[in-house]
Amino acid sequence: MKKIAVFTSGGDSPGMNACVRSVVRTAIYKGLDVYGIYHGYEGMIDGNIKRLQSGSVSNIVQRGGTILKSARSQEFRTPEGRKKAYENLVKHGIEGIVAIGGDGTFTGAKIFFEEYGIPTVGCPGTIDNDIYGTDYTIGFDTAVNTALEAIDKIRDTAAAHDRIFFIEVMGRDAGFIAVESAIGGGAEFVMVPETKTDLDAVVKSLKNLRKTKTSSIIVVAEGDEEGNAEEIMAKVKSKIKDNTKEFKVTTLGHIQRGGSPTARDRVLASRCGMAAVEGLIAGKVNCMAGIMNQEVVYTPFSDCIGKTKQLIPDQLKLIDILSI
Ligand SMILES: Nc1ncnc2c1ncn2[C@@H]1O[C@H](COP(=O)(O)OP(=O)(O)O)[C@@H](O)[C@H]1O
Ligand SMILES: O=P(O)(O)OC[C@H]1O[C@](O)(COP(=O)(O)O)[C@@H](O)[C@@H]1O
Repeated sequence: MKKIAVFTSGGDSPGMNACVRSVVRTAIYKGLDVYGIYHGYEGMIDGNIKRLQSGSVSNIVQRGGTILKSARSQEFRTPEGRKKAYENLVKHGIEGIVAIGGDGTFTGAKIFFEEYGIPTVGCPGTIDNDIYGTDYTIGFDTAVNTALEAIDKIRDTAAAHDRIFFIEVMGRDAGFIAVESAIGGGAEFVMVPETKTDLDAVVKSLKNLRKTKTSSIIVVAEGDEEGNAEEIMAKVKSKIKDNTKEFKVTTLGHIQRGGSPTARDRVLASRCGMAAVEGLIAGKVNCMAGIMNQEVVYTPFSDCIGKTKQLIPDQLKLIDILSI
């Protein structure tokens, strides 16, 4: 293998740049030519592909977002789009790809490999942490720390005004950000898509808590089956029938996806990037380079996509116990 390419795709996440830097420098160190594909699969289809040098990734290890840009490409979901992408890769002589993204990105890469045989090794780039085959995904730690900083600030107001705050964090299908920010932020409750939210039990506990506490924080993952934080707040408010309390909602939104990556994310991203290039050179295909128990693990895309990463049960119990 002489020429490889790297791209970022799906939602951007803090640490993607550190991963790109690691892929580029590892490839050069190993004697490979390396290309950047801009705007994810969209750039593969449009031929937005440029040679990268070591200097191309200078001064980015600390930066959020992604210098390669990201996109969600509808065209790559079609056979015609993937054909154009293949032709562009052939034009540049690219023999292997590092795809930094989430399960959607890996689904696309798997289909592409089955159709055209260009090997891809993935790196887990999403703040949601919902990828099987790695203990943590690139960007998760930063997102949790950003959410925590916000929760700490909201807590000041909640306490000063004796309010009940519903704080919505990201997580369309997964509650990892919600659970860790609820533990770190000292929340009374967490609501996540993985477990059934019992609003009657929440109302009962809120009434009980009133004996010992004057304010409460409830962290809601955006994908909870009872709705978003605004909807859940309305349901709880109508059940609790307490006009003496003020209920407030804060949606943290995209601030969780930006900012300078934490040390953990930079190290994870750099390790995954190096492992992905080494994997490609060693002949690995259709798999993701992740870190489990401190070791590099290559997990087939079919498992990354098909298997569900479970929340840590202890963590949910912890929120319950520590909220008394
Ligand atoms: N079934 C699929 N077939 C082909 N390409 C896909 C498929 N699913 C996802 N992709 C490609 O991967 C991109 C990223 O997926 P998306 O779900 O948006 O983000 P993530 O990779 O973070 O999960 C999509 O915009 C699309 O181009
Ligand atoms: O910015 P967008 O495209 O609306 O995406 C929002 C979504 O991106 C995420 O941050 C990460 O999603 P992906 O894993 O698909 O990248 C989700 O938590 C959130 O629902």
